[in-house]
Amino acid sequence: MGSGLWSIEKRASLRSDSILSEIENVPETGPLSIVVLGASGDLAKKKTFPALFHLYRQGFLPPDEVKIFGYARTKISDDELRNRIRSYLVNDKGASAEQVDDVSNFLQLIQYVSGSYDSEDGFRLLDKEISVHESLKKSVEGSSRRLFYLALPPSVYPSVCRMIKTCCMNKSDLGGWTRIIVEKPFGRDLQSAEQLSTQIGELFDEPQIYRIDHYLGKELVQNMLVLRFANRFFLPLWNRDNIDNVQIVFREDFGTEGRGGYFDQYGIIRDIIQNHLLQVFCLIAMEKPISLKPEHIRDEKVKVLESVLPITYDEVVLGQYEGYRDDPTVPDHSNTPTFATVILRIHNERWEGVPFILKAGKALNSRKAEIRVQFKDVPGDIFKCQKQGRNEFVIRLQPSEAIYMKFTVKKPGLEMSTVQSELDLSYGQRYQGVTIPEAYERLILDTIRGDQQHFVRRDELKASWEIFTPLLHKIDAGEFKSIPYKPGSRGPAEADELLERAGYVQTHGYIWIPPTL
Ligand SMILES: NC(=O)C1=CN([C@@H]2O[C@H](COP(=O)(O)OP(=O)(O)OC[C@H]3O[C@@H](n4cnc5c(N)ncnc54)[C@H](OP(=O)(O)O)[C@@H]3O)[C@@H](O)[C@H]2O)C=CC1
Ligand SMILES: O=C1O[C@H](COP(=O)(O)O)[C@@H](O)[C@H](O)[C@H]1O
Repeated sequence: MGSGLWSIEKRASLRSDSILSEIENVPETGPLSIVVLGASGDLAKKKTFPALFHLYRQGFLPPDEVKIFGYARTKISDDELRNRIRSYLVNDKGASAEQVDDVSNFLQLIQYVSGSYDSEDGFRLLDKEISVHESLKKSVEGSSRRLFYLALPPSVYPSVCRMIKTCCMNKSDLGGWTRIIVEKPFGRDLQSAEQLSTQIGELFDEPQIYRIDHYLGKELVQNMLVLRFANRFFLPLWNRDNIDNVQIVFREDFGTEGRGGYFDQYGIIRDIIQNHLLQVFCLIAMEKPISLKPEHIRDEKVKVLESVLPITYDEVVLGQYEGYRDDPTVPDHSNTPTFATVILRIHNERWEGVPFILKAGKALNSRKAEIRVQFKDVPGDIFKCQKQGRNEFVIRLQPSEAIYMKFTVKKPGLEMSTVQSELDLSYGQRYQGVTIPEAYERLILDTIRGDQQHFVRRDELKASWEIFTPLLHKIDAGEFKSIPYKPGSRGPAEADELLERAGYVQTHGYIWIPPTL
């Protein structure tokens, strides 16, 4: 293998061999049933089944142990479900013969069961089919593992969880397990999230519940703790003495695209900021955990969330792109924000006075998610560096994962002048040949392994809703207006003004030249 060239290894077992894992991962064998509830839906076909396929291809879902069940109300056959999924697994045109074979073999693992979400008949049938699979695999009693993925609207979570608990639990106490993965949005505000947590908590213990936030499965989000706590560089700099402001930005260059009906009930804060960006925020701002044990990490996340001050309304800008209401499923007078900039401030020794600017928008001029840490000016500047711009440490989550530092150097040549340059770790160049796993792929594997590090704990969820609920209620009551912006723009100009007021200094004249491969 040449330098910098890695390859994906096939794994024969589900054991985690990560050096970072502090969980005792005892290799498990025996039948594994993965049930995708809402199998007829958008998430299932676009994300869940493709993630399962990638795990299968890498040897994580051995066919002699695994069966995948799709469950939904729609009356379709096994083959109809398989045909719906097929084109999302590989690109038909570019697929090799091996990939085509893999797709066919994978699809044969899938069985569809139709039933409702609130009556026992369908779930009893599902349980029967799972039991057939388990007995075919000649399992010893109790070794069976049952994973339920709720790719469903949250309105049906309570009844579905009740049905699983009543009809479909792993039948023995001799080992094995039953786990459920629940998707966001987990509630609409503090009260509804707590109510949902209580309903599900009455049925399942916290170690059985995996609240998925797919941003926690992204490569560079998973890298955050390593960057911060395994590098001496950052330890002394990561505080209010050196850092001026932090931006966590999510931009999409398309609108709500057929999901307007769903989106209008939630808006960009509930869709992106309260969950995805806030999880990233935790990893940037939290203190060092005692160890990498999931509970130690999650304890620190809760602490920093609880240190966030109430949001000040003059540090919020909301926007809605023109044309959003043309979607027939969106009410004509909707005020739902499709863009928001919200500043969070942390009341603790490390971060007092440092604005954390969370920004998310749909139908903007680019698709990007990044973290931008901007450092303070150099005191007593003798080079006039401040004209060049400040040091920045940027982590680009997508597209094209990269970590780079913008800093000032002498401009090459005879003159003594300065210029902004960069230390650039572009993954496409540094890790050629590496396929970065999809977020859902990692997180489903974590669930099978029983590792909750990258999942949201109940108290974490509560603390996150506590931060945003007063603002959300104000928006819901029509007391906070969304400013219109042009699709394909940067969003409302007021958001850039807020950024400037918060202390962000834009670098002028710096041009990044992509590394050539
Ligand atoms: N789509 C995406 O990109 C993302 C989705 N999510 C979350 O994942 C979950 C599923 O999303 P998605 O697949 O887009 O949702 P869908 O609207 O596609 O719903 C999934 C399935 O649920 C059933 N369903 C839909 N509406 C209802 C209802 N009102 N009552 C009962 N059953 C219903 C339908 O199956 P049937 O009628 O056959 O039973 C449908 O195929 C949601 O919680 C969503 O917020 C999270 C991140 C991204
Ligand atoms: O959860 C969601 O995320 C997607 C964006 O995910 P990404 O991995 O492509 O960044 C967003 O489009 C969707 O509105 C939201 O529900």
